[in-house]
Amino acid sequence: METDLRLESSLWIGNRRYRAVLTGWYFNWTEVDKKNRDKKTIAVPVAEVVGVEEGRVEILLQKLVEDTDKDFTVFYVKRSNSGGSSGLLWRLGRTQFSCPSRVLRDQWTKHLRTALKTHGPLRPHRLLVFINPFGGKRKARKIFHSVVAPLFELAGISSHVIVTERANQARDHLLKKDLTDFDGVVCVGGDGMFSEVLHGLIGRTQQEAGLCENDPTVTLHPCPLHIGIIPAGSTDCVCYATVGVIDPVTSALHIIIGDSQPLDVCSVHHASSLVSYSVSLLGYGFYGDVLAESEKHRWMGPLRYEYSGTMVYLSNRSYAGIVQYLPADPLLSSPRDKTRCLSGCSVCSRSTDRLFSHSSDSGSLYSSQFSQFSSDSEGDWVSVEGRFKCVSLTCMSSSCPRSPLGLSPSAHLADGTGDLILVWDTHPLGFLKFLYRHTSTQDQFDLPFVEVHRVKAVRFSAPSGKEEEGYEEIGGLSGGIDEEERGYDETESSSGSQQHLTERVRGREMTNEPKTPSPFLCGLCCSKTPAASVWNCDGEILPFTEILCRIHGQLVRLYARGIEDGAAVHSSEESDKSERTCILHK
Ligand SMILES: CCCCCCCCCCCCC/C=C/[C@@H](O)[C@H](CO)NC(=O)CCCCCCCCCCCCCCC
Ligand SMILES: Nc1ncnc2c1ncn2[C@@H]1O[C@H](COP(=O)(O)OP(=O)(O)OP(=O)(O)O)[C@@H](O)[C@H]1O
Ligand SMILES: [Ca+2]
Repeated sequence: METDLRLESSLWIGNRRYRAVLTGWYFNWTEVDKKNRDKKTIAVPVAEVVGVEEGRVEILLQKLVEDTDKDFTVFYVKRSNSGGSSGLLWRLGRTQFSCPSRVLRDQWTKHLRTALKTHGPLRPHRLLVFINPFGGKRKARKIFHSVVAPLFELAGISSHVIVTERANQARDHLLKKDLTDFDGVVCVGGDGMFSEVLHGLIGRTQQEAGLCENDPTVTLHPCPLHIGIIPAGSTDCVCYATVGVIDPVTSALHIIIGDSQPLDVCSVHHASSLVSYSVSLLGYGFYGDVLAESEKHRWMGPLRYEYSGTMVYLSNRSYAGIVQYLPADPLLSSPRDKTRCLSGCSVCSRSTDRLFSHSSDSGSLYSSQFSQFSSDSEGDWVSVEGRFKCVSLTCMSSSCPRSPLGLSPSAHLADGTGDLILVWDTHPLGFLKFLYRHTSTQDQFDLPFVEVHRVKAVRFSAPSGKEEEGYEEIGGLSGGIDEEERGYDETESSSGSQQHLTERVRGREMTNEPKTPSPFLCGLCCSKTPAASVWNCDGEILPFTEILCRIHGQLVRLYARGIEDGAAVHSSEESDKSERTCILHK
């Protein structure tokens, strides 16, 4: 009987009788009417049971309302519509059961707990938690102690909590301190806090494996510890793009049940050294300038981005650059294929096999593909040159509340590729259209001055002399060049027609010719503007313009499962229209 988890008996919820069944994978209960007919069934996957307690227990507070010896309470994941966000909100469901005897009650709690151990092998027992008290709206500490800690306690997770006192404390801790007892690391904060944890864990893993992070051709070791994100920042892009909602309870429940979502990471190098890692946005031009401007207005909190975005938009800048990229296999997927990477994504699952099936060979498939990167031959690298409003590289969709489908709506979380978005210099209204489309379902890539490529690696440099040149005059809203002036047609801008060793020059063709300033924006725009922008690397400014980036497939794992498709989950029980726990109507 110890190995057989199946248990079936009559149980009561209030004065209604239920037939409760615990099979290997599900715990379900079916209401039985007076004529012994089955009514509706509620089925909870054992993997989504949060905890089992003796007695009648209240949610969160663990306050015993009644300590009867015939009752037990089951806590589990309950889904509800998020009302606007792309994913589903998770809530803590609770059902109190009464048994005819204490013996049966003990049998139920014992079986349920054994089932939890069997079906939750990745559930964390001990977590290292970093709280940034200054992130976002400065509510991280409160969010953790009032919402997350009680859930962890209920699930029997012990946590070692560190409230940070300085930037990079979490990264340094992960690089140096003993981590042996921990199953995972949780950050309570925004993308910047996540980035610290990411850098600490990747660095620590490579140190222990004796690998050199500076070498872009090295196949890095995946991190053994999972990362959990409790969102409490300004953008929370990584949380939104991997869970689908920004909600501390949902994220805490994903951590508790030990969900596991692999994530691609881009390493950024300059002059044979690692500069940084990025998962969400490596952006030059507009996004670099917005970040640089927003740092001056941190006191505004999350609104600093809207303010700085508007100021940078009005300054109408574009930058000269040379972009080279190594395209990914176009047969596997495309950034224009209108698919979305959702929970259980088949493109990502196939990538797992591709990325890791040869990893035991000394020259793995992935390394050998990437060896083109270091070899003398330029292989399949494509090179383009011109003036850009922005150049962005993202390893995932980078959806966030500002842009619910993200920078690249069809990008994948764990396919070993990134999407390179090139926005050529254009008229300010065209660029506004591009930005505005990020806020809706309209295709931001369906514009003649935008192209998107699925890539494995990217190089960027400013044309010689640009970095040192300092400043050039800029124009206001009347600046930019029209399509005729650019001299290329719309079909050329699609990512489909790739040529071998392509070299193209577009945009303002590297001249320094100043644009005409808008008379009504003179005060704002007639100032000098730098000839080079800066790189925004997941919200940090990089100190170099010339960089080399490589995507490392599935380098880290998050306590998440990707965005759940709301439409694919069964609908509700009459009493709770929003409940999404599997309910099977008879
Ligand atoms: C007309 C409405 C246009 C709305 C355009 C929305 C585009 C939003 C795209 C957001 C992509 C976020 C990617 C994630 C990046 C994170 O790793 C990083 C760290 O948290 N966040 C930022 O760098 C923070 C980057 C924040 C960028 C915000 C840009 C806001 C632009 C506002 C432009 C207004 C123009 C108005 C003209 C009158
Ligand atoms: N105690 C601290 N004092 C000052 N800075 C800190 C502290 N702890 C962490 N930081 C730094 O604060 C930066 C921003 O934090 P965080 O990402 O949590 O919030 P945010 O910037 O508001 O949100 P987002 O990154 O989502 O835009 C991080 O880069 C982190 O390195
Ligand atoms: Ca990817």
